[in-house]
Amino acid sequence: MIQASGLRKLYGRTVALDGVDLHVRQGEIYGVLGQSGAGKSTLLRCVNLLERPSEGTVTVAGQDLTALGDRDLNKARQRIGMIHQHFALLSSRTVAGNVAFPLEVMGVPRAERERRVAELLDLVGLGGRGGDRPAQLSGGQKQRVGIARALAGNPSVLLSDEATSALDPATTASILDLLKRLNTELGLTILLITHEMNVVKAVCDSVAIMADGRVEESGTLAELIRTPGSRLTREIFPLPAPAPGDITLTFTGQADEPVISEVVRKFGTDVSILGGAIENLAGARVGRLRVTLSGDPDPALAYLRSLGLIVEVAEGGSR
Ligand SMILES: Nc1ncnc2c1ncn2[C@@H]1O[C@H](COP(=O)(O)OP(=O)(O)OP(=O)(O)O)[C@@H](O)[C@H]1O
Repeated sequence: MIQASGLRKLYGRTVALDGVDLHVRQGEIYGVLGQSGAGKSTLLRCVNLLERPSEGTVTVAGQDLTALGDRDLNKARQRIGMIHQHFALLSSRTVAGNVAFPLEVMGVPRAERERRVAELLDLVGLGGRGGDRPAQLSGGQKQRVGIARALAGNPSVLLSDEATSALDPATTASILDLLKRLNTELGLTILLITHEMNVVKAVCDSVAIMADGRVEESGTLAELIRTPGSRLTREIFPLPAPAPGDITLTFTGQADEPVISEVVRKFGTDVSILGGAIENLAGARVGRLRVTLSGDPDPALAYLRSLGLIVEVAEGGSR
């Protein structure tokens, strides 16, 4: 649905994007994670060409945006919604007036506009609040207005620029639930940028981790979790550096099963647990455990691998 290839963006001597490729599939929630200055906002603004990349191409829904003139670009942008960290609402307009704004720009007749605004406010859980001013709303409600406005043009893609960064944890969770619902019910493809791993863990199907204008790693969460040594896995499950021979087990489908006690029973080995955690990722339970096994661990490790666990043995120990 979104394909960015070889994106570079220079601001004077600053290289904000240094050859970024991004592939977002239709219907997924794709997170771009990175620290301040990594180039996330620049990437997002290049995707709808609010910034023109210095090099590279951006295709959205099969249309090469980098090849379009201003008029066609404005039309293509109506199918790309965007929400912002600080909501970007017009304080002089009512809630309904804010949601109606893009419809006015598109020339939608008044009666249809009013019908559509009411429908959009219902969709985001703000039915009946159309007459309020933004100042009368909480942060979470303001973001709901931002989302309703972004959906006015029936976009196939929603871009989210740190949409939950200004919100408290409970409100963040409710906005992420709403985005997930819109993704499922409307088939909306969502590209979101964030510096919070919790956002990625809660809703993303795929992720790109950015640093210094580059994508360090990308893929579905399931793929990256199963990739030994991935940065995503290390950041979600921080464990101290292993000693030679320490074993790290990553459970994907098996987090609820008693595999450790099974290993103890079957192989008569003692298991010492050095650290670990279980997380819910994209709806599945994933666990990571650092252990040592007594005696020759190889038969037990082969058994764990046969169950589908990812087994990593630190250098210097048995394989
Ligand atoms: N309009 C601009 N003019 C000059 N330099 C810019 C501009 N926008 C971004 N930069 C620079 O490009 C680099 C990437 O910035 P960008 O805002 O994309 O990062 P970010 O990951 O979104 O960080 P943050 O979360 O702090 O916004 C930074 O070095 C930044 O100073």
